[in-house]
Amino acid sequence: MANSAQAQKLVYLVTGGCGFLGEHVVRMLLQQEPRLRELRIFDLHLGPWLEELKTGPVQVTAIQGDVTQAHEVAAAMDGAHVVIHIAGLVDVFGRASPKTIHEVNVQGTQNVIEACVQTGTQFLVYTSSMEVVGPNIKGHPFYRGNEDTPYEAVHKHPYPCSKALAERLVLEANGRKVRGGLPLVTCALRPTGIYGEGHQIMRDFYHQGLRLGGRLFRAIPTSVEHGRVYVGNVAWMHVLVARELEQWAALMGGQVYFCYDKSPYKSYEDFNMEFLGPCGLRLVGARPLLPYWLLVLLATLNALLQWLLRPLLLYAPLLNPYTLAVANTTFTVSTNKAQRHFGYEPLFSWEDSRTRTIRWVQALESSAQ
Ligand SMILES: NC(=O)c1ccc[n+]([C@@H]2O[C@H](COP(=O)([O-])OP(=O)(O)OC[C@H]3O[C@@H](n4cnc5c(N)ncnc54)[C@H](O)[C@@H]3O)[C@@H](O)[C@H]2O)c1
Ligand SMILES: CC(C)CCC[C@@H](C)[C@H]1CC[C@H]2[C@@H]3[C@H](O)C=C4C[C@@H](O)CC[C@]4(C)[C@H]3CC[C@]12C
Repeated sequence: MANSAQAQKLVYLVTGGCGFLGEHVVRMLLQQEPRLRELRIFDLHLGPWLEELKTGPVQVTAIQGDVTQAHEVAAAMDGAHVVIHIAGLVDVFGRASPKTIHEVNVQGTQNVIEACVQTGTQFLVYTSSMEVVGPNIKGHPFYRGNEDTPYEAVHKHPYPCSKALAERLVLEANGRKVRGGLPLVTCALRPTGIYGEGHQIMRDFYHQGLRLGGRLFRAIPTSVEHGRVYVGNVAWMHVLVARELEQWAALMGGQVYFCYDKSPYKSYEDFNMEFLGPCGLRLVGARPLLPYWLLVLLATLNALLQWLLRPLLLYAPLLNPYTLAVANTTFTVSTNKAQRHFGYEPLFSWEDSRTRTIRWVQALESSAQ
């Protein structure tokens, strides 16, 4: 616990605090950061659940705003000690234009950095992504890699390009002088595929399985492993980094950390079945039902249809050449850097993470009836 001198004095700002990860970070901060005086939640779309948080001992301030608007970011940040910058456009399906993805993810991040400098906010935690590293467009496997594993990071897709650029901006900003003359301390967290309560893609797979009579059809070989991490542990890592950044500025400033926990290494589909299976879905096929070349053809066809239909409607299915390549390339992380640098241990065991996620999917089922 904090002593009384440091109790309830800090102001935190969380951008993207109403998204999937953001909501978990907001709730985790309220539970685990006793020094909080005010928590500002900045998002393009504010969630109604914020209202229930406003009755607690911490002042919760909801700010509807856009990270691409520098003046809105600077106004929200004035007087904040720490900013956790989560807001981003997570789009690998072609819903948004490359320009919009760049504006939100890169220009938005630049605006956050400039606002730190302008307002004197000294600590910046950025939610990056494993996609900053890979999988690369050549489909090279990244097997049990860590932050220092050499890997040829070559991107073409707007989302990983934008996350890589934004991460670089954040790391390069470490040490810049903020208002008042103190140095900015920044670091970046790189989650692998996040899962847990609120995960939209899990929800989509669940509903697709229901539509297909309780079945999903295997598309990816079981041998392709995909790194996954529970949202509660990713949130906990953000809270810990934000808490420890001041004390360990020399060690942590300018660093990147993969987000990890004890979730098992499995293929993307087998991993999803850990939750969807107990909710009544079955994954059909011990091996992919369609040959890989046919999946590539279907993915290419989807991309072509998306392009042709764009003037009329938005066609953005889960399968496209990029998502197929990501799902079909091994990318797993094995590291203890966060433990060494700031004492991170997962807050939720694999069993807890699994149970919580299953309960959430089961609740989807009952709410759909
Ligand atoms: N979901 C994953 O598996 C995953 C993995 C690695 C990294 N990440 C990163 O984590 C972050 C959060 O991802 P998520 O899955 O919670 O996504 P999300 O879409 O659920 O949340 C993003 C939030 O940002 C907000 N936002 C978007 N544009 C904004 C803007 N212009 N101004 C202000 N707010 C804006 C959205 O309204 C939303 O609430 C992103 O930066 C993403 O790149 C996600
Ligand atoms: C072949 C298809 C049937 C399967 C399609 C699955 C596909 C939609 C999934 C597979 C892997 C997923 C990505 C991965 O978990 C990691 C990230 C990083 C994060 O920053 C953003 C989301 C993203 C790209 C996931 C998107 C959905 C993917 C591609």
